[in-house]
Order: sequence, then structure tokens, then C-alpha cells
Amino acid sequence: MDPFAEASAAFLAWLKHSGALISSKSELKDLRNIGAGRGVVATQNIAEDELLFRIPRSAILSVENSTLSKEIPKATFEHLGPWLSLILVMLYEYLNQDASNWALYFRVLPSEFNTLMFWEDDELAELQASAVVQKIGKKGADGMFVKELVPVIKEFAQIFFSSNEEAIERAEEMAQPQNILLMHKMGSLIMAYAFDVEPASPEKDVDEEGYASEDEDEALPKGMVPMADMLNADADRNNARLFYEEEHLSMKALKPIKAGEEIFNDYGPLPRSDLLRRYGYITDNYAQYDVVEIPHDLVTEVAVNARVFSESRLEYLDEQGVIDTGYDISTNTPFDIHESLSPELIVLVETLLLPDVEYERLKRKGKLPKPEKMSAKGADFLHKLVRARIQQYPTNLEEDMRSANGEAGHSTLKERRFATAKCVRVGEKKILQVAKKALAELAKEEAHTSAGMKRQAEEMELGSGKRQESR
Ligand SMILES: C[S@@+](CC[C@H](N)C(=O)[O-])C[C@H]1O[C@@H](n2cnc3c(N)ncnc32)[C@H](O)[C@@H]1O
Repeated sequence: MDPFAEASAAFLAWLKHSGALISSKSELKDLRNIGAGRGVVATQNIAEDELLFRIPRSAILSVENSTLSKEIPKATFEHLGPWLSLILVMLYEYLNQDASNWALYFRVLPSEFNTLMFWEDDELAELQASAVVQKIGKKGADGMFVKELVPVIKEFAQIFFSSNEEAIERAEEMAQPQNILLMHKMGSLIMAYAFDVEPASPEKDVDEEGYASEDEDEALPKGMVPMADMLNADADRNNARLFYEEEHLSMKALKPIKAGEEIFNDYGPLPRSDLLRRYGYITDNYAQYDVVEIPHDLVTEVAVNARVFSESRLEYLDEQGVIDTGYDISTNTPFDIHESLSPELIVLVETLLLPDVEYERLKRKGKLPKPEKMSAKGADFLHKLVRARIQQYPTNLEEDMRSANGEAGHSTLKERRFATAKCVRVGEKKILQVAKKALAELAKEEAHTSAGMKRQAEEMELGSGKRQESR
């Protein structure tokens, strides 16, 4: 048996031994031929709601289930927070090798990643001005590993290295680059594989469909759920979902699945930039969720040039929760600029453009301009903003499209990454182009309408004046 298939078989045997129930109607399949690693595929027709597999909560690789959490004070985990705590526990289990309950699970998890965290500088440069580059957070994570994780490992070296006689030296070595890299790999596994695990008895409010609200989701502990994380995703072909039960987590079919079809989870409506950052791959059908971010700094820059920058107005907007580090322009079909622009961006721009008297009046009432009402000046400002954003990309859409057409197959990893980066930046530039066109038209239309209304008002005034005069 080849090592890949052997690792899958050993993993499945361990999982069953741990109390998992796996339907004989699906199989864990080698999908490397389509560049998708392992995936789960139906071997027979599956009915809607049918159970695909059931994993006992005790098999989840989580802080709660690891013996490390019984030996290190709870306060230490609380101080680290859920993300670093799970990295710590995964490192502990991984370094424990065969002594770990999850040793055979680690054998089917990847040790190499294509996520942006692992891209070379020249590869990242191909993303050009995409905001995703600023979201990778490699330096921040490096700092956290050295400042937060390594000291905990040193403090509890004897526990962490299971009383190994070289425990102290091994703990010292954890700050070395190869171990920081290992921490990044654990972090990347969490990002692409972990689930927000709802508790056995939910204390949190869930909606009718059983989902916790967004705030509550943040509070849910993350856990690595074996087998559930072997499902790939597809933006349009999601056909399975994980259900959280008292003792188990059950993956069930959301619709009938035919023999031979792949079983897909839902990674959410992610733009391709984020799909690449978190999961290390993209497919065309995620283009429907693409966004381009307008950095807040660019808004202030354009406002300064347009002589409408106001520190005090930005402070007021901040108090009102409008200010962010960036604002999305999303894609939609058919394209509607009002739907596409983030409401915060419209409110921000309209506030900066208000005449003093009007601004003061709204501020006294604690109000803001309405996002659905974009003025001609607002559309014109946004048009300038979009043009400035386009300028931040070193090549334009036409150049990218031309060179994309001339490309042959991509045989090396670097070539594939370059091509992927180009798809991401082209997606963003396409949004900017249609937004630019729509805003130019809107600015013209609005200006025309407001000029018309002004003329009408003047004529009415003139008319009533005339009437007065004639009296
Ligand atoms: C939760 S895991 C799914 C199992 C994974 N294929 C494996 O072999 O371990 C997520 C990873 O699977 C891969 N993946 C998921 N969906 C994919 C798809 N539609 N096409 C290609 N790769 C996919 C990506 O590498 C992603 O980071």
C-alpha cells in the first residue's frame, strides 16, 4: 500500500476504535490528481439527512480533551486565549508523537501549506495592492509565539516534554526558527481545518437553524474534528453539514448525494483573496464573493486633496462606530453600486462632504447621513477614491488580461502561485472598473438631477417673486 493510502487506512481504523461511526456509503479518497488532497466521496446514493459519520466529542483534538489542560493551570490557558491555547495543545500532542492519542490523525494532516503565510516575497508581490497582503499577520504571529507561547513552554518544560531529561534544553530550543515554523504550521492547520465547536449543552442563544450568532461564535472554542475536516469545499455544491449533539458531532447530507459525487462542506462566502489566505487554494466559483477593500488611509488622503478632511468629523464618525481600517466594495450581479459599496464608506464620505450647518445639526441629534442617499458630490468623491485605488496596483486590468491570455500551463509551484495571485488581483480590478464606471454615471446623473431641481426651485422662486411684483 502506498504511504498516503496507508496513512488514510490507519487514521480510519483509529477513528473507529475511538468510537466513530462511518457510513459505508462514502469513502476517504485520494484526490491529489485534482489537486485537492484527501476528500470524502459517496460510494452509493445517499439520501437527504442521512448520517455520513458520527464522531464522539472525546475524539476532537481540543484544549479540553488534551491531557496538557489537566496539568497546566487553567489561568495559563485563559491568559493565552483560545487560538494560542489550541496551538500549544497541538504542539504538545504533535511532539509527543506515538504517545499522543491523535498520532494517527496527525499523519493525515498536511505538513506543507500553500496558504499566504508560506508564500515567498516575490509571490506575495504578485498580489500587488490587494488588501489581503496586510492581513497575513506573519510578523504579529511570530511575536506572539516568542513572547507568549515559548515562555509557557519553558515554565512548564517538564510537563510539556513529559519529564524528558532534556526537557529544559528542548524548551529553550522552541524559540528557534524551525520551531516557530512548526507553530505557524499548527496555526495554519487551525485556520484551514478547525471548527468552532458548540458545547454539548448550549448555554448560548442559537437561531432557528441552530447557528450561534456572530458574537457568540467568537466565544466558541475551536477544535480539530477528525474526518469532518477531510471534507473539501465548493461554493456552489455544499451538500453536507456538521451537527453538534450532546455526545457526538454528526455530519449529515443536506441533500441527496449520488454515488461518485464528492461530499462538500461550506467554508462560507469567502472572497478568493481570503480563500487563498486561509485555505491556500481558489476556484472560479468563489469569484461571486470577491471584494476589493478601500483602505481608510486612502479615504483620508483623497479627502485631504479634495480639501474636505476633518479630524473632528472623523472623531465623531469613530464614536458612531463608522470608522474601520478599510471598507469593502463587493461584486454583485447585475451590478448595483448602492449594493456594492459598504454603507460605512458612503456614510463616511457623505459626512465629510456635509456643509458645516448641516453637519452640526445632525451631530446635535446624534445622527448620520443615510447610506442609501448618495449625493452627486459623494459619487464624485467616491469616483476619485476608486481611481486612486486603481492607481495603487502597479499594472492595470488590460495588461493583466493580456498577459493572462499568453500563459501556457503552470508547472512549478511558483508559476502556479503567480497565476493564482493574478486571478485574485484581476478579480479586484474588475470590481474597481465597474464601480468606477457606475460612480462616474451616478455623479453625472445626480449632478444633472440636482442642477435641474435647483433650476426648478429658482424658477419657482422667480415665479412667486413675479407674482408678488405683479400684485
Ligand atoms: C479542511 S481541509 C479538507 C481536506 C484536505 N483536502 C486534506 O487533504 O487534508 C481544507 C483544505 O483542503 C483543500 N481544499 C478544500 N477544498 C478544495 C477544493 N475545492 N479544491 C482544492 N483543494 C481544496 C485546501 O488545501 C484546504 O486548505
